[in-house]
Amino acid sequence: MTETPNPHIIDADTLTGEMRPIRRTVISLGSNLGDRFANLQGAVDALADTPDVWITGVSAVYETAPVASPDGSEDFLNAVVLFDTTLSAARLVDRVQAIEDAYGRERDGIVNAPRTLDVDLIVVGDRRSKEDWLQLPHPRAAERAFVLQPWFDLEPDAEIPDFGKVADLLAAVGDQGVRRRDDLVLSTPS
Ligand SMILES: Nc1ncnc2c1ncn2[C@@H]1O[C@H](COP(=O)(O)OP(=O)(O)OP(=O)(O)O)[C@@H](O)[C@H]1O
Ligand SMILES: Nc1nc2c(c(=O)[nH]1)N=C(CO)CN2
Repeated sequence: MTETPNPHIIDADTLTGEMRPIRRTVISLGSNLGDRFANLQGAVDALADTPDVWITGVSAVYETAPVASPDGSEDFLNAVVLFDTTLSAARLVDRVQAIEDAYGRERDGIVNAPRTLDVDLIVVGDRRSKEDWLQLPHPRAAERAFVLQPWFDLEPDAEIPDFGKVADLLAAVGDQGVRRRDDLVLSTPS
């Protein structure tokens, strides 16, 4: 059997024993602790350095009020990255957590605590999962302007499987006060 990152997790893809499909993937980046912009840029660079990941789009950066975070939390910088990948969803979870760890992410158990870097998988092709360790599409993305707005800028026709068109979801939730920071532009490594 093909090795998986965690021997207790058998990804559905792993069992096929076939060539993996290329999946269009959308991730959300967020930071509200430390050098927020440097943390987002570091995440983009780390993704670009990941074998079998090909970045196709990096959004504008948005300044966003913390949603459902502890009192006193600072504003976030948020952005969205699109990439194609042949990595399994299990490997992607491991990879994004390793990137968070590399940027000093602490896991203290407090829900939505301030964090140097948060990397969420929003959509991985048409992969669906309702496991605790992997929920796809991300169950809260459809209600978060800090995900929908930067994604809409990149892909006005995008859809979240089972939830609907990003444009319609954004119209429903409103912009929630997210503010585009045109002074902060993430670079895409070539
Ligand atoms: N779509 C997903 N993307 C990233 N992690 C996920 C996903 N679905 C489930 N997880 C699991 O969630 C855990 C990480 O949760 P984390 O504390 O980063 O959540 P959060 O980003 O604070 O909250 P939210 O999920 O509301 O954005 C990991 O254990 C990971 O396995
Ligand atoms: N504005 C904003 N609020 C949040 C964010 C985030 O990235 N941006 N992430 C959260 C948990 O992932 C909870 N709340």
